[in-house]
Order: sequence, then structure tokens, then C-alpha cells
Amino acid sequence: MDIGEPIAGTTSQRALDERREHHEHREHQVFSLRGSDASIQTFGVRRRLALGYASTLEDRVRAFFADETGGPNVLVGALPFDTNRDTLFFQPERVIWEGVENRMTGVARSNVPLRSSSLQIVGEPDAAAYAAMVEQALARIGAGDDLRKIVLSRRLRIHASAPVDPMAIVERLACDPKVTTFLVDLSVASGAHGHRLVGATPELLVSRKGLRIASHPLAGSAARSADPEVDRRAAEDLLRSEKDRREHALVVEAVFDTLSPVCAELSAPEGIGLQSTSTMWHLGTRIEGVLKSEEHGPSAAGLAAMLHPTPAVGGHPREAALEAIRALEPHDRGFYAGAVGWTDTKGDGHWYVALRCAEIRGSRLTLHAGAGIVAGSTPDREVAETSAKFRAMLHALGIHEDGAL
Ligand SMILES: C=C(O[C@@H]1C=C(C(=O)O)C=C[C@H]1O)C(=O)O
Repeated sequence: MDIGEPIAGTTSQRALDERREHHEHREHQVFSLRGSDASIQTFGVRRRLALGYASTLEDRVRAFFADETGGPNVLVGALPFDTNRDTLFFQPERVIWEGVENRMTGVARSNVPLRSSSLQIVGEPDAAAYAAMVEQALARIGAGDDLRKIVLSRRLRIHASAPVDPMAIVERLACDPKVTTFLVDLSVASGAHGHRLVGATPELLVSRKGLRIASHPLAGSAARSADPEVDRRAAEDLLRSEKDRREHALVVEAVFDTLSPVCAELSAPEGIGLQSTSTMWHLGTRIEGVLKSEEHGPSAAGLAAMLHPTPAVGGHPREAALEAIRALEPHDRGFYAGAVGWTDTKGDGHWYVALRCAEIRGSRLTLHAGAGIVAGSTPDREVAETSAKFRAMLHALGIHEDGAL
């Protein structure tokens, strides 16, 4: 972030001072979520949320805030993809809330985080092995039981010759105004030096403000093109694709089914539409609702835990799809395809699906990308879709690679 530049909008002197201060202490930033909604950056870890395997996340969050020991009234954190794994939640020492006007977009102010000459990139599984996984998923879907969608992912392992700067990656990802960038200091839990999760997600899992909630599930994707005509056609074809609409509908139905019991009103006023990032087109449906009860309704974190994993990252039906993912994917997803966000004492908060991300450990990065497999999917197209989904992170890293990744 270039703090020497004039800042547009209504930025106060205090906000400027805070930005300068955090710039000077950028190594202490442990969590950030920055997008078109108000953004949050946090510094230091005041207290971690106890893990408590017997109680729900909602109960643990309530108990945390009931036990008043001061500090900011917010918990930030991440849910792993596998709900049996440990969540990472903590109360920060200091919080900076930023309005939308402070969002930095357009020009990458940072140096390219990596030089491709000093890189090793390995697909794990590689593209051919992933295509074979897709074949197996299709066989399971075609087997006659009610399995209809399995989201399969693959990874790129990147080994750089020097440690990468996670903040520089986030700043470059933020050049796309359509995404919400995130950074989570995973060393809070792992203790491993330089262990971070960074990414740029287009998908809102759930937000809550007072009684109002929203979710914007995505499913059904097409790569964008630099050629405007090809790009427009890709979007039109996606909007018309029966296979992608079917894949999308499963996610929307699951979100409605999960949220209906706690809502007095729930609707998708605009129906299915196109959502874009700088590299992808997606089918998206914005869902809006009003909770039955503000005080007794679930908090934003509780809602995220109810929804996760949606069929956008798991499949349908949920348990059968998760079993298939465990059987077919040779790797642990970690926090990829989990959720990142915050929740406060009032229950308000924002949670995003942790997509288009990289787990960083010093000079090693692991990128994940997945695609929904349904009847009508083909291995080649799913390989191409996952390649396209890697592009946002690769570009942020300074890698312009369209080859056989
Ligand atoms: C699984 C990913 O993305 C999800 C899967 C999509 C799809 O299958 O079309 C679209 C958006 C996301 O919900 C990913 O980016 O890795």
C-alpha cells in the first residue's frame, strides 16, 4: 500500500494515521478481509477461542463474549474444509475497520512477489491424474444412487528460491475490484514461522447485520478471455448451459434449505445471474433473508457453520459427496474451500468461502482449485476450469503461465 498518495473519499486524519501505523507494523497483521463491503484488518492476538469439541461454534462464540474480559468486540478466523478439523478463531488486540473508499484497486503497487526463473511448480495431483479422478467421480455419479455432484480439487505446489511476502500477494490480488481478499496468519495455531493463508474470493458464504442476512453462492464457471468477443460468448454460453444451471441449482437449494428454518423471510430477488472476476465467469444467485429472532438467531459465525460446506465446494448430497472427496482426493484441503470471516458481540459479521487461495510456508506455496463434477462434466473441461481458477493467484505471483499446469 502506498501511504504517500492522496487517498480519495472521506478518509479522516485518524484513518490515515492508522494506515501509516499499520504500514510500519505490517508484519504484525494477523488477519484481514477486504472487499466491496466494509473491510477489517486486525493486529495481534489477544485471546484464542477454545476448541471445545463437544459444543457448537455458535455456543463457543456466545460463551466467549459472555465471559467479558475486555478487548475488541470481534472474533476473526477461519473454518477448515473438513468440519472435523480445528477451527482457528481469535480475538485480535487491535482492529481497523475501513470503509469501501479505502479499497485499493487498479494498479499493483507492490513488486512482483516471485520471479518465475527461480520457481519450481508441481501439480499434485498433476493434470492427468486429476482427469482420472474426474472419471471416477463421474462413474460414482452415474452409478444410480442419488449422488449428483462432487467438487474435486487439485493443488499446485510452488517452491520459490526465497520467502514470499504474503502482504505483497494480497495487494496484487486486490487489483481485482470484484473479489474479497483475505490473509490469515496460520502460525497462530501451527506455530510455524511464515505460515499464512492468502487469497481472493468472489463468494460470500453469509453476512449478517441485525436481522438481515445475505448469501451469494456461486457454481458453474467459465474462463474469461482477453478477446472481448470470446469473453462475451463465454458468459452467454455459461448463462445458457443446462449442465451449469443444474450444478448451480443444487447450491442455491442447499442454501435455502439451511437458512429457511431460521428465517422469517428468504428470497433470491434477482434470480440467477453472472458474476465475474478478472479471470472467471460464474453463475451466482444472491439470497437475502430476515432472521426470525435477532437475539436468539444464529450469529454470522453460527450461520457460516450451518451452511459450510455448501455444494459449491462439497457436493450433493453432502455426506455422500464428502465421502467421495475423501476417497478420490489424495490431499488434505486444509483451509482451502473452508471459510474466512469475522463475527461480533451482536452476532453481525461476514464470512466468505476460502477460494483462489494459497497456503504459504516461507518460500513454499500450495495453491488449490476445484470444480463441480455433475453428469455431463468432462475430464478435459474440468482440468481446464481448475487451470483457469489458478490464474488469479498465479498472476498475483507474477507467473503468467497458460501451459499444462
Ligand atoms: C471450488 C472452487 O470454486 C467453486 C466452484 C465453482 C464451480 O464448480 O463452478 C464455482 C465457484 C466456487 O463456488 C475453486 O475456486 O476452487
